Amino acid sequence: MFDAQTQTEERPAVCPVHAQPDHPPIKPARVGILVANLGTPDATDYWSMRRYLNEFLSDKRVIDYSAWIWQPLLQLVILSKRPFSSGAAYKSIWNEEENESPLMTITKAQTAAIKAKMVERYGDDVRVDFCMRYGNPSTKSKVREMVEAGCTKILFFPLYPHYAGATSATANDQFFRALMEEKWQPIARVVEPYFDDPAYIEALAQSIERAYENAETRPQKLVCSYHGVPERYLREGDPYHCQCQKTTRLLKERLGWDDTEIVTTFQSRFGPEEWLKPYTVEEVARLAEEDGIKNIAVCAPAFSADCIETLEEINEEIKESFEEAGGEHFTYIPCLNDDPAHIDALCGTIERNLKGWLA
Ligand SMILES: C=CC1=C(C)c2cc3[nH]c(cc4nc(cc5[nH]c(cc1n2)c(C)c5CCC(=O)O)C(CCC(=O)O)=C4C)c(C)c3C=C
Ligand SMILES: [Fe+2]
Ligand SMILES: [Fe+2]
Repeated sequence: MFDAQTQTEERPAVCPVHAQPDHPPIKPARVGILVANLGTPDATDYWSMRRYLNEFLSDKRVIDYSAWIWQPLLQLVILSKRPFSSGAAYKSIWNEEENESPLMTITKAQTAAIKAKMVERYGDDVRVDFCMRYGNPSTKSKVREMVEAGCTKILFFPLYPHYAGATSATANDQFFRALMEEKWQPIARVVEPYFDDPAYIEALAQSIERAYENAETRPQKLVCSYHGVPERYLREGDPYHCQCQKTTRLLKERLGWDDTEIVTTFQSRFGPEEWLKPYTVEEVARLAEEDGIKNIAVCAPAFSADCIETLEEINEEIKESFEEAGGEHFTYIPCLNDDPAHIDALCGTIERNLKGWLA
């Protein structure tokens, strides 16, 4: 018979080895919620940038060329120059107070907000933390910590609204690699993409409505700029492009707009291949030059947190492209970051994926 008072005396009946002094301690079973983002350099100097870019750009899910061709080009050409230019770009947006990149600061804030809600609901039965696919804190170190803390189940949540091999899949790969090293492997689930979740669309729509209310004059066009991938990835079966198009359509429907008010574009082209089009940097210039549009707003629905690609590329490079082509008013609408409506949407997605794991 089980009796809390005599719990330790009762255990040997189930497992006699328990009573022995070298038996590993048995911790109360908990559920881990591990959110994951892309990763970011530890600092902006050449070697920190090179380490980060090397890990990122050596990932076959990101760049799928044969290593025989790609590695010499990467090590000898790209990594001799890009750490300087990318380092300068990161420097222009660096969070000097915390000495970290904005992506790190925002991921920490999102995790803290998710944790507060989950702990309020489930108490000590859950543990919430974050990890990065590249750099620190590594996925492996966070899986280890969760197992050490007694997590016998882990829900892994790549913080990308849209599935892409280059983002969600590689984050999941890294999670499964980390599980390979655990003697007592936790039961694992991965969260599905949430590009069409009504709560995510609602949070996006509200952020756009707020920006439009605060704009001096109403923007004539909303540019939804998604991170690009090579066009070939779409032909090879990656659904990223279609999921991005659907987010824009749902957003347009929620806002009650017509096709003339909103456009989907893709940014951050890298290398000589064709990437998903239209390219944001060219489309904003075309809107100004050919369509005579003077006032645009740009949002970035594929990014759950502001980062180099939004704060520097959109709000500096793409803005410049628009203004040089004759554009006058450029409004950047920040990512959802730790906006309460976003945190609610993320927690809703977590709850759906936790079904059956917590009472
Ligand atoms: C070279 C190929 C790249 C592919 C394919 C790619 C896909 C992709 N990336 C994101 C999200 C982010 N990317 C970020 C930075 C970044 N991306 C690439 C290259 C590819 N991305 C590079 C080289 C960099 C580093 C910056 C630079 O040197 O230009 C970031 C920001 C990280 C930060 O620290 O701020 C995010 C986020 C998505 C969503 C995606 C495909 C769907
Ligand atoms: Fe990227
Ligand atoms: Fe498509």
